[in-house]
Amino acid sequence: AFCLGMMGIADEILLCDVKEQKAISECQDLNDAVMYMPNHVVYRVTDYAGLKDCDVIVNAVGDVSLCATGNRDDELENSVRQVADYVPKVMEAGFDGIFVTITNPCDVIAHLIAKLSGLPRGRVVGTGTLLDSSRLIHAISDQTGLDARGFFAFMMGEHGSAQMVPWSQVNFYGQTLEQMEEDPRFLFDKDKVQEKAIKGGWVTYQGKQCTEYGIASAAATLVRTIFHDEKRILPCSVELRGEYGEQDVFCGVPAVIGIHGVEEVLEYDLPDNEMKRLKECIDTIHRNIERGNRFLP
Ligand SMILES: NC(=O)c1ccc[n+]([C@@H]2O[C@H](COP(=O)([O-])OP(=O)(O)OC[C@H]3O[C@@H](n4cnc5c(N)ncnc54)[C@H](O)[C@@H]3O)[C@@H](O)[C@H]2O)c1
Repeated sequence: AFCLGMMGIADEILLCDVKEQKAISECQDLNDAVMYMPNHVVYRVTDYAGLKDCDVIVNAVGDVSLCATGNRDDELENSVRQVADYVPKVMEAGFDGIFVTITNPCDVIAHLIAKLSGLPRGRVVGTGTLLDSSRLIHAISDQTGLDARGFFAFMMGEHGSAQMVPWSQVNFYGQTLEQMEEDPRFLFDKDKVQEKAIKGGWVTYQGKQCTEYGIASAAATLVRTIFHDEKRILPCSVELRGEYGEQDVFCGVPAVIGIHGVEEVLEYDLPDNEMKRLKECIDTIHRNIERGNRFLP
């Protein structure tokens, strides 16, 4: 909510939390910052029904302390129960916008919201590997000493420990890593860089028991991309319907994002070893969807 205001993305932001006082207190704190935001923003507290006219709902319900174990899947039961409780209420009230969801396990919850809401394909999108991709590009930039904006790179698969880097697609201003291998800055240990991207969240979590700036910036960017109909390609958790030979699953892959939400899913021609790894990630998500179904009322 802070990023949406500070980045000038939204002018009316409604806060809804099962802990009413928390919403009231956050609302006060956010309103105290409006004076210093680029545009006038109205922050208000609402109930579930009050969300019905939103263009976008950013779903962030959960209990982040449950993943203190170092495994986002430990949030599965609670996240499924909370989402299953409130999404029908929002839909009954008449919500007809787009869900952007961050709640972990992200791909499983995006899949669940799509099922529960019955919204058309594309109107539910998870941040998925958007945050992890930022971690990856930062790690590559750190390794090579070159500015992050020169790299094209992204994470694919589960927003979790099974995610992977499709190294065949990574390039530095159009030059593949193979073409750059004469340059010692590009001879880095790929496994280590991938590990940094996967484990970055835990470094943050360790000292503050949550992650905030990265995910908030990623989710707000996703909302801005929708509001401005940017048709920007972002790696995020989208429904696969035949892409990568998969059905009935959400997974982090690059997709075109615009005013209708997910407007196109990009299918990369991956080499066999990367496709195999992606399939393993997707199998993990399928298994977690099955596990999650057990907690549905
Ligand atoms: N996808 C990502 O990259 C990413 C990054 C960071 C955090 N997360 C996830 O986002 C979620 C939120 O993280 P956080 O740090 O804000 O957690 P948090 O525990 O600090 O806050 C969660 C909030 O959700 C509220 N809530 C729970 N159930 C609710 C319900 N049914 N209706 C309304 N509100 C409800 C709680 O009262 C609480 O205020 C967690 O699942 C976390 O793992 C995902």
